[in-house]
Amino acid sequence: MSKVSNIWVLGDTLGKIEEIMGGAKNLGEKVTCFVFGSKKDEAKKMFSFGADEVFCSEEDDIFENFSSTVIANIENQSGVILMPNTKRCKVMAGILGAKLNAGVSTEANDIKIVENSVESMKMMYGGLAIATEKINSKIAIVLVNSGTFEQANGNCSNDGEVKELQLVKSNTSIKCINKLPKTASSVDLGKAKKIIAVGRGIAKEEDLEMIKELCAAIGAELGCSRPIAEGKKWMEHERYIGISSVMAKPDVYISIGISGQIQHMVGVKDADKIIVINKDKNAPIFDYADYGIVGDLYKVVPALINSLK
Ligand SMILES: Cc1cc2nc3c(=O)[nH]c(=O)nc-3n(C[C@H](O)[C@H](O)[C@H](O)COP(=O)(O)OP(=O)(O)OC[C@H]3O[C@@H](n4cnc5c(N)ncnc54)[C@H](O)[C@@H]3O)c2cc1C
Repeated sequence: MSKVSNIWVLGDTLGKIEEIMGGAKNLGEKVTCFVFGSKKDEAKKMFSFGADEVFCSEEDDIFENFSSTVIANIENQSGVILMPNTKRCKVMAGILGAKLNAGVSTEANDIKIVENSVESMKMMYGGLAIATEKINSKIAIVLVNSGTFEQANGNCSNDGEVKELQLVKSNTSIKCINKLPKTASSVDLGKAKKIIAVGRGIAKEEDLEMIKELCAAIGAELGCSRPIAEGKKWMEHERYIGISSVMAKPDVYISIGISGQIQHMVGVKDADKIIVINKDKNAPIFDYADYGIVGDLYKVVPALINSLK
């Protein structure tokens, strides 16, 4: 695959930038990282994730308010801006796209450089088809879904000094007046090795306790299907798996009371082993299963917990 001369990596959290770094090196000759709102010594570890150059501003501001600073550092060059596919990054992408006359592609699950153009692949029709978007502008902006790249291992021998960013004030009317810690769990299912996910087969919220017990017994993170998070609101958004939320790559994925609709299953298509518990032997999820138990979860799960004790 050919490479572009410049890859610029930025994001609204350091963890997400690290993930993007896993793919950045394969796409560009020179990888430059922009870190905002973190300490310089935290930003420095981006060298070990493969950055050739790292810029940092410790200023605590809304992510997209750094847009003019980014523009001042990259305009008149050519290359690709990679960002995680988060809400704040989408706002940033809109501003940068308009001001730099750059093509923007969101929700990418794969990126290729083909004859100096950027090709960004994304799922459409709820995961039934893959669309390829080609960006020909001098600067291309691609927002990458979580789980698209293997996380960089942090063993790169690159080193250097983190450069202080000269801030350029953005002409924005939005100011951050207060920040509160997030009350929801900060789980990152995209990085979990073992996931147990539940669906509408669970009848009551309190029954999640038994699933949590099973998670604790095997050291798995708890996940769910969309109706559990968005409909019933029994779990946070970060815990639902599928095309509209988390794309996971666990070693083991155990699905309990989930039917296996394509929008959910694309989120675990890269799982090494899929284990299914469902009372309906015709549930589509069995088509994806490496191992399956046809049975009532209210009998199977307690039996599993007992046998693990
Ligand atoms: C544009 C779009 C995007 C979407 N994005 C997502 C997404 O990202 N993620 C996602 O998850 N969904 C997504 N959906 C929704 C998706 O299509 C399904 O509706 C959803 O995944 C179904 O959730 P479920 O399997 O939990 O529920 P159901 O389809 O209702 O399945 C419940 C399953 O539980 C089994 N069951 C019931 N009782 C028991 C029991 N006692 N023991 C064992 N098994 C039992 C049933 O046999 C059934 O198979 C999206 C839909 C659209 C249209």
